[in-house]
Amino acid sequence: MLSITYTQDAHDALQSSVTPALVLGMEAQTKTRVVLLACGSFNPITNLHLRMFELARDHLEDTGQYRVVKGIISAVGDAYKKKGLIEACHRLEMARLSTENSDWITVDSWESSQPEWLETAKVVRHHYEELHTAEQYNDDVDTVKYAKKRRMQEDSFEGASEHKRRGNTHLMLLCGADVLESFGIPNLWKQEDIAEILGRYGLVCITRSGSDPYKFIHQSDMLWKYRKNIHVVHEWVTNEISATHVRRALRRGRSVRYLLPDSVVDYIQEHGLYTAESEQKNADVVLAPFQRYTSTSSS
Ligand SMILES: Nc1ncnc2c1ncn2[C@@H]1O[C@H](COP(=O)(O)OP(=O)(O)OP(=O)(O)O)[C@@H](O)[C@H]1O
Ligand SMILES: O=C(O)c1ccc[n+]([C@@H]2O[C@H](COP(=O)([O-])O)[C@@H](O)[C@H]2O)c1
Repeated sequence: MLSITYTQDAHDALQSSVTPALVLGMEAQTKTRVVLLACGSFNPITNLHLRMFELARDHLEDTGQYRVVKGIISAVGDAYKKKGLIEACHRLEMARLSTENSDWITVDSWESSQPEWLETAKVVRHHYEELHTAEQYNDDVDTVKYAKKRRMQEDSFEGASEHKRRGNTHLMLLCGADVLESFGIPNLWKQEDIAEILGRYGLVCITRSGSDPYKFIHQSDMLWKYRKNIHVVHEWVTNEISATHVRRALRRGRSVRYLLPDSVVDYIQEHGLYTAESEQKNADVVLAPFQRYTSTSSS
């Protein structure tokens, strides 16, 4: 009969072969890769918009189940017709400037370059398709800088890249609690879109002071049904920076430094953005999601 003796030598050999890189590679193989997509006006982008990504990544990775590989900022197009919404080209440029130093948060112009306003479900669908096309052709889903860093950790583990080829990356919508609560505003979101976003993709929701996402989920049958796909991230360091507040301060000639990245503050000054006049833009126009209902009912 064959007997195997586990000697001290064998133990030492095993220990020395389990390198930190190997452990990281093995972990990478078992975790679900996630891309976070944040949709909004970003009028202008603030430090809190950027913090949302960091908070969401920490939260998801802390569960031990996910590895967040990329963040995408997608700004609404001009056809959204929100009051005070300045041109998408400026909003995008400010978002680009503010993510220059991030190795994982990117800005995508597809949504804002569409002539019509698009429902968020369509934007999510577009990015999901892009993601899986990239995976099919074995392209890196991660940003170049981030992929390089991660690959250095993973490549020492044979099989990690094979795992990537299997198309395991999930796309989740990232938003603040006000957006989750806006799901309850009559005629704003289509019910089937909410079901698609929550049921097929999933949502990461950052708390904002004055909002109670847990209560909101509890009180809505639709949200309760999909509660397992809603990741609520509690932000303990509450900060009420909002784009509305920033625009108001700018109109009044007040400083907004340290609420926005310096490069964005400089860009606003250089281009003379956010005036009393720009705040009146779309003042008499119905927000695009509501126009959809009025035009349907009149046709
Ligand atoms: N302070 C904040 N805490 C958590 N989430 C935030 C915060 N500010 C913005 N967000 C989230 O960022 C996303 C994009 O925000 P968006 O620019 O559309 O709104 P906003 O900053 O609230 O702007 P506005 O004041 O013009 O309504 C949304 O999901 C919003 O909930
Ligand atoms: O898809 C919808 O029906 C829908 C309805 C209302 C708002 N949204 C999106 O939600 C985001 C909210 O932005 P904001 O600035 O109005 O808070 C923005 O990206 C909109 O396109 C989407």
